[in-house]
Amino acid sequence: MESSILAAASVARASVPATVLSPLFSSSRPVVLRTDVAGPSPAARAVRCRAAEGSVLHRLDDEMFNSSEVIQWESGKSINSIAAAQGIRIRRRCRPRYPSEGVGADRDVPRNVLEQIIWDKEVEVSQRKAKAPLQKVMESAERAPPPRDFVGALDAARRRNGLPALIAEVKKASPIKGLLREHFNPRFLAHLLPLKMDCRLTSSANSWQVEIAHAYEKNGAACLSILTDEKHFLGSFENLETVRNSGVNCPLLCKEFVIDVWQIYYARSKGADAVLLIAAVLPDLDIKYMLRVCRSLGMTALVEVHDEKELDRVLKIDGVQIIGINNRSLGTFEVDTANTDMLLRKRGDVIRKKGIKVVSESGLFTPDDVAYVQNAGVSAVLVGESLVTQEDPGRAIAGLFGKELLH
Ligand SMILES: O=P(O)(O)OC[C@@H](O)[C@@H](O)c1c[nH]c2ccccc12
Repeated sequence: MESSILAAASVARASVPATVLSPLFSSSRPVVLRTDVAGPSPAARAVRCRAAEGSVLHRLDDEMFNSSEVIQWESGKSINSIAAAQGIRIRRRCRPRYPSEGVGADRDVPRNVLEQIIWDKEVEVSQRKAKAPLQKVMESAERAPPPRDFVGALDAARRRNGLPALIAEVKKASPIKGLLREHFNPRFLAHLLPLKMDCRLTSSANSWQVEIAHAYEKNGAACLSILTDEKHFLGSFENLETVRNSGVNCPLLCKEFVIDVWQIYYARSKGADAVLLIAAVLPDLDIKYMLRVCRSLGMTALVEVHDEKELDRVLKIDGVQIIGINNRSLGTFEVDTANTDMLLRKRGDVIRKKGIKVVSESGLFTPDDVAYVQNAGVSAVLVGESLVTQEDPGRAIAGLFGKELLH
């Protein structure tokens, strides 16, 4: 009961014995209380969440759990076996309550890069939470300027250009490719509007990232993606905040490995309008809960899948507005743009019927690549490397699409 949400949750009917179901992965998850009163069906008597005034739960409704998920919890299955039952191969290592606990030295070695990233993220988040408790972060999220309409910006850009909308990524490095760009080249300052230069140049560590953000916007990007993972991608929440405060108008996607709702509130408090939720990492129930949190904050959730199994899981979840098909496996880091085409051939009908928009993510370099995923049926593309590695990342946009984009 470490988190303030848990502390805030109260027993629905104090007079009956209740089983408190512990959260799956996220320690900021609601307590789910199940009364032991006999009823006609498990679903009917299943789950009641009650939240004290002012808690996160108070703002979410309480119908998010279905009985089979509750039964899984109750059966005492470990968090990793629940995830494995959904086809998730990424294991959670530990959930240190205090930073000083660290992680168990006797655990297995990570299976792949993504698992290593998630294990590191668990430690990072617990340390950050110790410094900035959820309640505080929620309060500062409330004070943040209102979120911008991420999906609306994508739709408008697509209509304007007759091409998939661009989510342009500010990406300094990746675990496999290493450093993608060290410095900003001041020569392209000349192309930029002389807006808020003071703000854009004060922080030397991330000023080039702010310049690139402005160049992307000026050259027709609909939205921007800002990597915030420090250890493996050399991003930061500071960058996100600096870009937000620098006069950029595009909605911002916080590109983070979200494992805990704390990160969503934190992203909002730094000015994010959207967050990434990775199906390879998050069990269904976490995705549902996080979607609710995003909705309560007015944010968009871009739910990322890489394979058919993940896509099928996500298509069963209500309320998903936008799915990212990652052409790169976060396990092996291999890229194949045919992944977007393959998954849309298989599930395009269901996706269209549900009115879900699709973003093709990663490995897009040429107008042919863009045309290929456009023909496959995507509404938007998410591009980092092929832009950020060019001398003038803003101008590189016209090269990527084969024409200048309107903005
Ligand atoms: O640099 P690329 O190949 O254009 O890819 C961008 C983006 O799709 C990629 O950075 C990405 C997609 N999903 C992620 C999840 C975490 C970190 C990074 C990513």
